Amino acid sequence: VSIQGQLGGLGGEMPSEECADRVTPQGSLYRELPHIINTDGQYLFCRYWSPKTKPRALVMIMHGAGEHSGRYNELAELIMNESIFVFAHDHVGHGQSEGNRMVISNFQVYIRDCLQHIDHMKEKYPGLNIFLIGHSMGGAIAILTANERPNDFAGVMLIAPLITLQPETSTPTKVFLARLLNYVLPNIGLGSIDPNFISRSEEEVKNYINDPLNYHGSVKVSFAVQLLNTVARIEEILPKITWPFLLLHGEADKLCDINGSYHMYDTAPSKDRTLKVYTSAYHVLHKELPQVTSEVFTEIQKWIVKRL
Ligand SMILES: O=C1N[C@]2(CO1)C[C@H](C(=O)N1CCC(COc3ccc(F)cc3Cl)CC1)C2
Repeated sequence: VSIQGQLGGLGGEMPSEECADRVTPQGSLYRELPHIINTDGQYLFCRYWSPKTKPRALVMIMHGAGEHSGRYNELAELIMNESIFVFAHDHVGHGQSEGNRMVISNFQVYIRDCLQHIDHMKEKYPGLNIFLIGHSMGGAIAILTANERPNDFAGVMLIAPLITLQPETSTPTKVFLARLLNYVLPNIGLGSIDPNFISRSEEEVKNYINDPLNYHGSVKVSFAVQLLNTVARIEEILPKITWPFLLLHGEADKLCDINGSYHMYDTAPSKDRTLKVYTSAYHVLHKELPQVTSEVFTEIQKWIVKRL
């Protein structure tokens, strides 16, 4: 499956010899993998969880920074078993997609690519409700994607979304310095994500560390500034959100401040909104201690089915 993004004025046809041997960062041939080609001509690896029966809705999963769509297999299969077609892709610079690791020219590229994939799926399955699920940075992508098409989505589920900055790590001085540094040394690292903040489950921390499709390098200044700009964009649009949303956040989350979820719940005028807080839980609720993760899965499953 190879969907050509609308290449402006170039007629849209990639010369066949060029894409015939295009390979993923891991060396696999894109022509043998499900993929889309974004409007910058970058190949994005896709995953599809197709129900055996005729699908009664579509769900797109948006992964977070430094990870990839394969980490959502369990959640996607659970939803697929509700006769729902689940789809995802690895964002630019992530997993099996092209692009320098965790580098983005502008955060809007992530949203643009998601809208391209959504439009393709809507063509294939017209008339079906579409839901979004986003985790962490993927939650920010989901919020901004829904904001661009306020009436297009039946609901948005956010698992520990990036909405606001951690106060201790992002003081106004540090924010100012990051922006200043971005002009002189955009590629220096600010430090990498602490794997111990991912989950209380030792096994899941090990899985995160050992997953070769994850990026474990440092967050570059240029990437951090894109995240800062995104957080500012979200702050601006919260009061305009009217679509249904489900917020799930760990009380002990050290990577994305739970106050961002409280703030969205209090500020967005949506009538259909739910916030569930998981006591003592860390960031990745879908890979937390078994009790938490099973509750989260059930919560998501129920929330979607109720809104089909
Ligand atoms: O299962 C999963 N979850 C993952 C990894 O694997 C967690 C990761 C994810 O998306 N984030 C966690 C890190 C956070 C860093 O944020 C910043 C850093 C510097 C800065 F200056 C300003 C900001 Cl906002 C962004 C959001 C996805």
